[in-house]
Amino acid sequence: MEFFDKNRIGIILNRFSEDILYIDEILPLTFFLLMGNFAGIVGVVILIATVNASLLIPCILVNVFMVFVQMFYVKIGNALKRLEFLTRSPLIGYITATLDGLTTIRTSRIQDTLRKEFDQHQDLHTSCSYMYTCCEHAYHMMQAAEEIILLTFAIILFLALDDKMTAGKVGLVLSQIFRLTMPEHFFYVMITRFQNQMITVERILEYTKQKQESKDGLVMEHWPKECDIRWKDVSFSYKSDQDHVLKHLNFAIKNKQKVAIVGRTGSGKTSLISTLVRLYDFEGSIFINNVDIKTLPVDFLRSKISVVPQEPTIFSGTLRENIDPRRQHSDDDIWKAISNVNLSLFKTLDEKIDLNLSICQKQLICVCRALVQRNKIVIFDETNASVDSDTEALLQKIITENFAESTVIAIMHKLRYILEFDLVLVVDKGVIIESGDPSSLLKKKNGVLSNLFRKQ
Ligand SMILES: Nc1ncnc2c1ncn2[C@@H]1O[C@H](COP(=O)(O)OP(=O)(O)OP(=O)(O)O)[C@@H](O)[C@H]1O
Repeated sequence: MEFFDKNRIGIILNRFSEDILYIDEILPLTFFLLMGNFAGIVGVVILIATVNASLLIPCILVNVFMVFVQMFYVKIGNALKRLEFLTRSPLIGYITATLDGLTTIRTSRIQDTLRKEFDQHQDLHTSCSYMYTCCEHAYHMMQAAEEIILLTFAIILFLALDDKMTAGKVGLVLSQIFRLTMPEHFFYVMITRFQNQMITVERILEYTKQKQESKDGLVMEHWPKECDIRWKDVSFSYKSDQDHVLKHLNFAIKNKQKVAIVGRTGSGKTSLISTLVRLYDFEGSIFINNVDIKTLPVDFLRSKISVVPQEPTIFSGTLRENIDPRRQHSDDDIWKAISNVNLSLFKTLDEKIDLNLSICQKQLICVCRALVQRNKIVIFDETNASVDSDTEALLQKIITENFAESTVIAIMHKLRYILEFDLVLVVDKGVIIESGDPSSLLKKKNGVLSNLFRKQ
């Protein structure tokens, strides 16, 4: 989960779409062009060398020199281009903000101040842009110098040293020198492009080196027999520099108890549940049926706990794939679960699910998922938050009747059915500030739960 907290979905999608596109299609093409231009340079140099081998020396020297020039040009050119982009954004932002606030500027009579500030932004951008153009021209001058040096050398060689040279061969060498700079230029352009595009490979490789969840631990057969859960001095924060969102929690839930967790938004209810399924590392210990859950493999632990999440997730696929994605249950069990939640929408299990189902219907499919799993620990994370009152009543009936044999933890904001629970935990700022059976908590005069209940 830390990975998803740190990497926004846009960035992840970008890696799996654009970066993969670069690796699959654009990078091979760049490599192909790079090699093509390289072959072009080698071809021209060999052709020149067949006329007079001593021309190889200036060709190689000049090319080595140009490699160094190119190295500087790429670094400086890229940095200047980046600066140009960077200084352009404030300029455009300034224009937009000025246009938006024209009336305020005029009534405050600060046109001159703004003009000066705009000029500063403009000057900065223009100087970067000018520096980039200068850099480009300097590079083109170097290319021209390369041609001139080679031509001078060839002409001196032919005029002063080689009397037997025919006009045709001289013409061939001179024309080929002119043809040398073009593939050279593209070769360097392609090298730069190739280097830039290789960053996509680096970024994808980064994803292969992510910190992995440890899957080590002991798988225990027939575990858990009884589902009593105990939090022992549990503290937790999402980031190392953040205050603890759960603080030294110590409490226990008995086997088959129906527990409601109540509290203001941001009080730490979901975080408390995420410790139970080990979505994050936490301090302290949690025991289920006297086994420290940190000693179990996470997959095994999670397979023993059903979670009906706050936001129902439906996959594009059939009804069967949605309720029983691992194909572990019989058709009868699935139909039984569907009839328990009164979903009369579907005729066969192989019917494709319409992703535009209402939130209520999606929520009921998620409940079906939990029903067929028949786990001994079931968590409802604000499942009743966005459902109508009939569905809310149905969900409550499912908790008390269908999950009678399971330990149920339900996070809830709506307190209409609070009396149906055996235990209520009121959480605030990561600590449990009130706990007990709902009827006695509701009787308390200035109790937190009774106040919340009265307000609702
Ligand atoms: N992924 C996260 N990264 C950093 N902080 C988080 C993250 N998720 C929650 N928090 C913070 O942890 C605290 C507890 O959040 P949590 O979601 O557990 O509260 P909650 O009681 O379940 O709230 P809600 O009722 O709105 O779902 C809040 O201050 C929240 O801002």
